Amino acid sequence: MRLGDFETALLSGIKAPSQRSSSIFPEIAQLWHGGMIVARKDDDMALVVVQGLTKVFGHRLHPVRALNGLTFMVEKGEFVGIMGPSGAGKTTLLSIISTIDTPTNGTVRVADTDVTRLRGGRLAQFRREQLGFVFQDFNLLPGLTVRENILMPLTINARRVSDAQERLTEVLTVTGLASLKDRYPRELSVGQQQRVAVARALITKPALVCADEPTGSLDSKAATELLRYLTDINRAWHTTIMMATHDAFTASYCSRVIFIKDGSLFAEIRRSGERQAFFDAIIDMQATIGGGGHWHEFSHPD
Ligand SMILES: Nc1ncnc2c1ncn2[C@@H]1O[C@H](COP(=O)(O)OP(=O)(O)OP(=O)(O)O)[C@@H](O)[C@H]1O
Repeated sequence: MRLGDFETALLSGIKAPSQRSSSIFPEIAQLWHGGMIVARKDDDMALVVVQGLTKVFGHRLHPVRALNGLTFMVEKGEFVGIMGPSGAGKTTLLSIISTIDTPTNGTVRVADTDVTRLRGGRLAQFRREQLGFVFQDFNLLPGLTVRENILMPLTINARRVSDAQERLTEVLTVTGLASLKDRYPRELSVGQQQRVAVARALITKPALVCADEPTGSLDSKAATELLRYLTDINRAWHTTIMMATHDAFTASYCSRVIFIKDGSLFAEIRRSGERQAFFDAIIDMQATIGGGGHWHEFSHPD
């Protein structure tokens, strides 16, 4: 389903008949066509459904509305960039989707589970099994080797590491780290360290990988390399990736970019052809959205 269709249905205030199923996907997948509500068949493609998401920080006298009724969806296998000026709400959005924070209002469904309602053991289990995280600072454990860092989520999961040998080999290969698996983080370049963080995020076969400024600490060569690995992973494994970034060059590797401003959806651009044309469209949108020069400098795609 296209985001435009999805929004049209929601903005026109159409409420689908209440569903017995716990899934809200069928409800969202109703569209108004010539006075009739028509069920869409492609709702099983939705992996992330964000609906009316609002986050207000701070005291009642001085509230900061970081997210303001944000609504969109991400399909399985998409590589989606989240862009917007500084303070637009990108990190807040990814924090709520990845269950690190909770919303003031609204819902987020990931893999048919309302993550905003999960608590305790079920939340911890969902986080471990369905989500992978990559941050700007790689958060590797310095006393563990590359191999041990990558296997860490399985250790926490109390799963037998021997069962994961095949998966370990796969993630080491797809991130280009096979020959470095016995090194310690201090013996790696920053680009290689970030790839270890990606491999660690992938080891549990998560439904969704959330990356917040993953190229933020990398030079342009290491950033390009990381983005190529992420693109390969997305294509080969159909891993759904949501990536917040300031950088048009980084975003040009995505299949779609969602722009937010002041916590609300501003626009989206879908890549349909060459990356250069997509990059140019992203730059144009950055100029349109403004933001008082808070965008980072960006480099030209190769
Ligand atoms: N814990 C918090 N308490 C109060 N305000 C917060 C908190 N976290 C974020 N904010 C505010 O919410 C708004 C959105 O912040 P957020 O970090 O999500 O934006 P962002 O788009 O990721 O920004 P940047 O690109 O600069 O990282 C900002 O105005 C920010 O100051």
